Parts: sequence; structure tokens; C-alpha cells
Amino acid sequence: MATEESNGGKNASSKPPPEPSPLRRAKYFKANMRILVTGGAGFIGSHLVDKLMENEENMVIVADNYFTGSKDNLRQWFDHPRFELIRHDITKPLLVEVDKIYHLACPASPIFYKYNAVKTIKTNVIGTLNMLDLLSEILLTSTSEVYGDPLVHPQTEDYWGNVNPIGVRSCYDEGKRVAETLMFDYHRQHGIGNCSPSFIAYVSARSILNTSNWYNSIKVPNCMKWFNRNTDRKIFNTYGPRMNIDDGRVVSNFLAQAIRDEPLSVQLPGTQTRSFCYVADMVDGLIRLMEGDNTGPINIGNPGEFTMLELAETVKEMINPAIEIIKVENTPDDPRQRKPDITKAKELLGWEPIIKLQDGIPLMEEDFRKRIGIPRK
Ligand SMILES: NC(=O)c1ccc[n+]([C@@H]2O[C@H](COP(=O)([O-])OP(=O)(O)OC[C@H]3O[C@@H](n4cnc5c(N)ncnc54)[C@H](O)[C@@H]3O)[C@@H](O)[C@H]2O)c1
Ligand SMILES: O=c1ccn([C@@H]2O[C@H](COP(=O)(O)OP(=O)(O)O[C@H]3OC[C@@H](O)[C@H](O)[C@H]3O)[C@@H](O)[C@H]2O)c(=O)[nH]1
Repeated sequence: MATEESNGGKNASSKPPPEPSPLRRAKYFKANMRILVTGGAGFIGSHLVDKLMENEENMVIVADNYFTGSKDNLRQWFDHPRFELIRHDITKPLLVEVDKIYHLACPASPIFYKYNAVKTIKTNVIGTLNMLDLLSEILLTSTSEVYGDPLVHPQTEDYWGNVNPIGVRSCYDEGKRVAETLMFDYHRQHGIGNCSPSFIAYVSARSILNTSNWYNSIKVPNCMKWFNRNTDRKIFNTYGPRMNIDDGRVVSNFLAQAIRDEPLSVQLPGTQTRSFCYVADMVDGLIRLMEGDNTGPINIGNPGEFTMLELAETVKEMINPAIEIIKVENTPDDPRQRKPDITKAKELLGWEPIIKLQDGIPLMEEDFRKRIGIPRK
């Protein structure tokens, strides 16, 4: 240890401050904004990664357990020096130092989220806690399902919803509601305002000290508060290329059925409505929210509203006019209507969707035909 004596009697404080390391000027040191995308191997996540990778200042880390996602969706980035892929289940803590988190990990198709309901709710609750404990700016992709079977139409962000807490969909919609609560409790308790880059050293220190136990056992210093600008976004039904062909959601089901010459299965009564947003519009909205100063929640979705029968007619007309439309049993608690009020997104983010359903379906059809292996006749 340097003493006054070993310093030749000089007071250490009279020394000039050390020069910053020359590494600070190195390309990757100064340029990169480290961004974690949980669920980045999934449908929306992989499109988000593509967009984030376009910015040379971003280093993108994906954490995914591949339950509904696939490495194939990220193949184009495997050897890229600004990209990392980690097989990781977010119900377990993850030690990474990042500046921003897009927190998407969660099965989104009703078939898959009901398959292991306990795991789904753990992903939403424990997984979100684990991500919040990284003390970074974080954006949660919540869902229009938090409005349940809505009694307010179209849905505004201040509507509290009409959700069955013990139904088969609860693992997802109640799970996301708890995730939203956690986001806002962390925000109120530990965080206000924007991320300040000058405090990055504290983020680094955290991962050495280990995450949640350390975090829970100390009084969070004021500087930590700057990191926790949590943003919450309620996503409405999204569609586009790279959806799992057997995903089970309505647009992917109808497209795959139409391409395979199978009848379109409209679940009863067929008059229930949804609003469909093309994935590129969705990704644009997510990035705008993260880059802006708003906390949310903010609805992101396309307000164009269709009954499922109308959707089936549209797909039939555009892809395969010869196929039949049949009615099949529905599942419990299916919301009867859903349409976002996007006034807040327009005013605060300058965002609104630009791709109409009629323009988005052919883009998705092209991708599905390639993967199913049935070209257009
Ligand atoms: N697509 C939509 O219409 C829609 C609508 C509302 C909200 N959202 C939300 O957007 C997000 C992405 O949806 P998507 O349509 O891309 O779904 P997706 O199923 O294609 O992607 C989810 C990804 O999360 C991963 N994942 C699931 N559980 C995980 C866990 N425990 N640990 C790590 N990774 C895990 C999956 O493997 C997958 O890659 C989800 O949070 C979903 O709730 C989607
Ligand atoms: O083959 C099908 C599949 C679904 N449907 C109907 O289509 C409607 C939409 O069903 P989906 O399974 O695509 O999606 P849901 O709107 O029920 O849930 C979705 O909501 C938003 C997101 O959080 C999730 O992506 C998903 O949970 C429902 O009314 C369903 O009954 C059909 O008519 N036929």
C-alpha cells in the first residue's frame, strides 16, 4: 500500500488524476450500448434483435431457453462480434452487466402458455424479478390480455381489466399483471428518471457482488435510482414472418391452413374481435418507448378491428379462395373483443402502425410458403 513515506513524503492527493485508460478510445469500449433481449429467439424478439443490430453502437445479448423460440431465428448474427446468445432460463438469476433490457421472455401463444401453466407464471413473476434485479433500464412487453374480457372498448391504458384470476389463461394474464406490478413497485421504490451513464460503475460493481441477495440486503443508494426507468408496454396481437408455423395463434393457424389446403378453423362464435399489428410496426414502437422518456404503460397495437370470421374471409380471399371455413369449439375465457386505444402512443411516442393487414399477410405468406415448402400456384 502506498504510504506518505513510500511516496517520498508527498501527499497522495497532490498527484494529478490518472489518465483515462487508452482502452476508452477503443472501438468496442466506447461505442457499445449493451442491450439484453430476453426471449430474443422468439418471434417478436428476433425481429427486435435484427433492428437493434442495425445500430453499430449496440451490443446485443440474447437470453432464451428455446421453449417457443429457435436459434434459427438468430442464425444471421451467430458470428457477429456485437452479438451474444446465451441459453438461459430467466426463472434462474442471470449475471450480466447491461445498460438496457428488453424483457420479452414468456410463451405468448395460448396453447404454449397453458401447456405448463406453473412455469408460465414463474417466468412472469420470478423471471421479471430476476431481470429487475439487474438494475438496468427495462422494458416489459406486457399484453392486451391484462384487460381480460374487457368491459371498456377500445381499451385505454387506465382500464384495470376484467380478468378471471383462477381460469386457464390466468398463468399468462395474471402473470403479466404481477409483472406490471413489480415493474411499478420497483420504479416507485427505487427509481425515477432516466438512466445516467455517469453511474455505470455501480452497475458493474453489482455483478461482482452478486445479484438479488445483495440487492435485497442493502439500502439502495441514491445513485441506483437513476437506473430504474422501467417502461411497460401492452402489446396487442402481433403477426408476421417467423411466427412458429404450429404456434396455434389465429393468424399463423389460418395462413398455414390456407397454404396446406385445409379448412380454416374459426373458433366459436366467430364474432369475437382482435386487432392485428405487423411485427415491424411493433418493433418500431418498442424501440421508440425504450429510447424516449416515458414510463408507460402504453398500448401498442393496430386499432383495425376484425371479427375472426372476417379474418378468415380475408385470408381465404387473399391466399386460397377454394378452401372451406369451418366453426370449431372455443377454449374457456376467450376475450370477446379487443382493440387498442393508441392515443397515448401517438402523442407520447409519435408512433402509429403503418402496415395494414392486407399488406402484412402477403409478407407472412411468403415466409410460411418457404418454410412449409409449398410455393404459390
Ligand atoms: N405476439 C403477440 O401477439 C404478443 C402480444 C402481446 C404480448 N406479447 C408478448 O411479447 C413477448 C414475445 O412474444 P412472441 O410472440 O415473440 O412469443 P414467442 O413465444 O415467439 O417468444 C417468446 C420467447 O421467450 C422464450 N422464453 C419463454 N420462457 C422463457 C424462460 N423461462 N426463459 C427464457 N426464455 C424464455 C421463448 O423460448 C421464446 O423465444 C412475450 O412476452 C409476449 O407475452 C406478444
Ligand atoms: O385457429 C384458431 C385460433 C384462434 N382463433 C380465435 O382467434 C382469436 C385470437 O386467438 P389467438 O390464440 O391468436 O390469441 P389471443 O388473442 O387469444 O391471445 C393472444 O393475445 C395477445 C398476446 O398476449 C398473445 O399473443 C396471445 O395470448 C380468439 O378469439 C380465438 O378463439 C380461431 O378462431 N381459430
